[in-house]
Amino acid sequence: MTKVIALANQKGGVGKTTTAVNLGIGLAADGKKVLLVDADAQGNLTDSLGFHEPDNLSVSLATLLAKTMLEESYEAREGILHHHEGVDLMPGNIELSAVEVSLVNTMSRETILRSYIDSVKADYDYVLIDCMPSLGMLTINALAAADSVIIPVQAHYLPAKGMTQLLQTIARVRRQINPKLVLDGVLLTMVDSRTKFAKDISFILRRDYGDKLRVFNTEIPLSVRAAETSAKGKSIYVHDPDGKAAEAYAAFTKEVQSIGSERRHARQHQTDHSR
Ligand SMILES: Nc1ncnc2c1ncn2[C@@H]1O[C@H](COP(=O)(O)OP(=O)(O)OP(=O)(O)O)[C@@H](O)[C@H]1O
Repeated sequence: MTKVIALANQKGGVGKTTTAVNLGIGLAADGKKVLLVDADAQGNLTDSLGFHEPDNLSVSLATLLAKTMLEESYEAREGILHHHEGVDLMPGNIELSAVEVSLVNTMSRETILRSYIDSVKADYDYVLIDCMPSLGMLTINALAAADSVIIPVQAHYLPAKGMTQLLQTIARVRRQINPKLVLDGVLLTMVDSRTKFAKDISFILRRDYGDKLRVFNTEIPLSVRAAETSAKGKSIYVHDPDGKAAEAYAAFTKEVQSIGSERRHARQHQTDHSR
């Protein structure tokens, strides 16, 4: 069964796109079929995968969301690009801003992205959605389409108020639109091992949000090599295969897959007990 994961945080620059690339390519290296969806009008995910002029693409996510809204048909794999490290990409660009505005007056406005993803997901084990740095309609659509959410948090800043708002939005989407949505957890990114910010932030998250908020065991280190990957259009595994960031993203990829199997076991256990 396909698992759809949204990478969300309304704060910009926290590592959502870098995580989408390296989790996606990590999963592909483990033999999974992966579609990355660029749901951010900045088109950074598209750019990071080497498609450096996202605004010039003739077909992008905006095109297909517009067709979905108008109930127009499209080819099954229309607009899907392929990256040489083994992942597919539904690119995003500036046209998503206009689509986001028109969503407001559309019927089923929260579930247009879900309809699009439902139409393509059968070909994939994982669909990863890179969200906008906002809690606007496109992020709501991503949460409505997802089975789970990963929240990248940059380890230098206290997530404080923003985290509460994000968790409230996730809870609201779960209550009103998508009851199956679960929170996979918080991924600490850009962790500087010379400071103890990451430990402080883990402590504060656990103190303020308790057990309902898992913090992934893996932390992504601050790494100039990781920062360079987007300009190169490569993953960290190719750009700096022996570095700490590649090791961390590979470990994170395993952790994400193990959460999936833990949940399947828990569900199986529940079913066995209710018989
Ligand atoms: N582990 C890391 N160490 C150092 N720099 C990093 C790391 N991960 C990402 N960066 C850099 O930090 C910046 C922000 O990362 P990224 O684009 O992944 O964040 P984002 O949350 O997707 O941003 P936005 O919300 O604007 O889309 C980028 O310049 C990126 O190259």
